[in-house]
Amino acid sequence: MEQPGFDYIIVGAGAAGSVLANRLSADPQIQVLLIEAGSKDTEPAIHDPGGFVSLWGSDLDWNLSTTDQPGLGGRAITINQGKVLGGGTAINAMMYVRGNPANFNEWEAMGATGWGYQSVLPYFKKSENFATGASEFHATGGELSIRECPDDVMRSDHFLIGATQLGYDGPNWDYNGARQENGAGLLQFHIDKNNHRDSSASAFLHNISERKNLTIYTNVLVSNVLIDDRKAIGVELLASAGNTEQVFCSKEVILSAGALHTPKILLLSGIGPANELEQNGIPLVADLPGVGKNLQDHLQLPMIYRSKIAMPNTTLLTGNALFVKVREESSVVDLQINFTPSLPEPLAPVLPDLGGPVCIFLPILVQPKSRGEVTLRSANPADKPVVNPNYLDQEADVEVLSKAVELVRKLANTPKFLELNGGEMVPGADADIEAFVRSQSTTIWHPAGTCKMGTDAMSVVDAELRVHGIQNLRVADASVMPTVTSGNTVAACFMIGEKAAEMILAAHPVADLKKSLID
Ligand SMILES: Cc1cc2nc3c(=O)[nH]c(=O)nc-3n(C[C@H](O)[C@H](O)[C@H](O)COP(=O)(O)OP(=O)(O)OC[C@H]3O[C@@H](n4cnc5c(N)ncnc54)[C@H](O)[C@@H]3O)c2cc1C
Repeated sequence: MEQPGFDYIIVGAGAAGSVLANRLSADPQIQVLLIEAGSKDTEPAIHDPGGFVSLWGSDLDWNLSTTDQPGLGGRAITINQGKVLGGGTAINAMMYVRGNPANFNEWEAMGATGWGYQSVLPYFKKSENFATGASEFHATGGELSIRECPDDVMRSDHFLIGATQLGYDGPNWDYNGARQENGAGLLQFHIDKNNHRDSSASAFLHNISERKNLTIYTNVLVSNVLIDDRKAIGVELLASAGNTEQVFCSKEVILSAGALHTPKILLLSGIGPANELEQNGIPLVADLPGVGKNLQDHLQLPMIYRSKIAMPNTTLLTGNALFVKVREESSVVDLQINFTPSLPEPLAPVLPDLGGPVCIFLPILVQPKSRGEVTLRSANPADKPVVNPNYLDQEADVEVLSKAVELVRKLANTPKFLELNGGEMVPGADADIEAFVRSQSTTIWHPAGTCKMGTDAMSVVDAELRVHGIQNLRVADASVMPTVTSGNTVAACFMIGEKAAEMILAAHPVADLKKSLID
């Protein structure tokens, strides 16, 4: 057998994969290979915080579609996913929301030992360089620049003070601070002090280009993990020219290809539900029924108001947010409402003429009860996965978004917001709310949960992110979340990368690495 050239192979240079590549290669003795299916991040629109909408549907986007969704009135919708160095962090809307402390405590209660809020907080802080300064909840000196809404036009007193008039905390409230419920504040973003997007690549990879022990392949698709006697030994590659190659490692393969592609790679490797593998003619390596299951995603539901105050277009999609729990039975924040006081410039090319100044509320269902799945289209690695999120399958999800419409209307009628409110345009006072919810909800691109951590029969990885029953194979990305966080997902993915790196390094002390080289 060919000799391993690398200690670790990381698949996918997105949020988690880039952090891992940086941390694992910090020791020059450790040889790391990072493999990314997309290209280098040289496209200027990546770095311009307003440029990303122009990248959706481009070569830098996997451009996946869901199956027809009965809960969305039969619609199939596009789920953009980054395919470039930086992954989702190169084409996303850059909002930095860690989630609710109770999300992580719930993970722990579900079997993810060591992932409770107090345990994960240091890993959020480890990456962070917070423009406003260090505190119990924030850190400076990390690689990733985090700052509050950088665009003055986007800051909306009408929204933030309006929320306080409904009894919520605000307007200067930090949802990444002590509490994430019942408050409104400015959104935080992964944007640097020079007003450039800080992607996982710009934060964690560009500044270490001199490291000789980190090799990065771009435009190379990993088709499957090579497994010998239930031990991962490397990966098989499909280069853009169509030729296949194998590359080996001595320590571990780590899959960080995101919640829609990591399960695809596992399935193509023979790890997944036995019946699905058989249907696709893939030899079974490990019967893990949970691979690709438990898919969760957040839905957004735009509500548009006519605005009495003409303002310039905003540079980002949104700048303010309110976090609440609207369903009595929910155990944690189930609704985020973003707000922009004028038309976002990045969306101007794709929106119809709205006939004058508008402001936009964006309710987001952040604790969906509906569960879907990712399955294989075929055994061909070049085929896109079949993505069925089963959106709004559960009535509870329709209830949250219906209550969101009521809450937005209350907020729009607070004394402060009435200064701006020129009348509800969408959905409009006479609308059938359930029909509105089902016909207008769309993804906010936060798929998660498809290789969940835990100990039950449907879990795929243990609390150390090791794939059950296979040695030297871990998953570290949005797939491992047992339940999706109550807010935009990228911050938790950076955290997962940080915690995974520490666990991996602890499992393979460098003295061991030296020994294995001598042996
Ligand atoms: C349009 C959009 C807007 C978003 N807005 C926000 C936001 O404002 N705030 C927020 O918190 N979150 C946002 N998100 C979500 C956030 O970006 C993701 O949750 C996060 O990037 C997921 O991180 P990850 O590490 O799981 O995977 P990703 O960042 O998706 O990275 C996975 C990487 O693996 C690569 N890959 C996949 N398959 C293979 C393969 N077979 N071989 C080699 N490489 C492979 C991909 O090309 C990709 O680079 C948005 C996402 C999108 C797409």
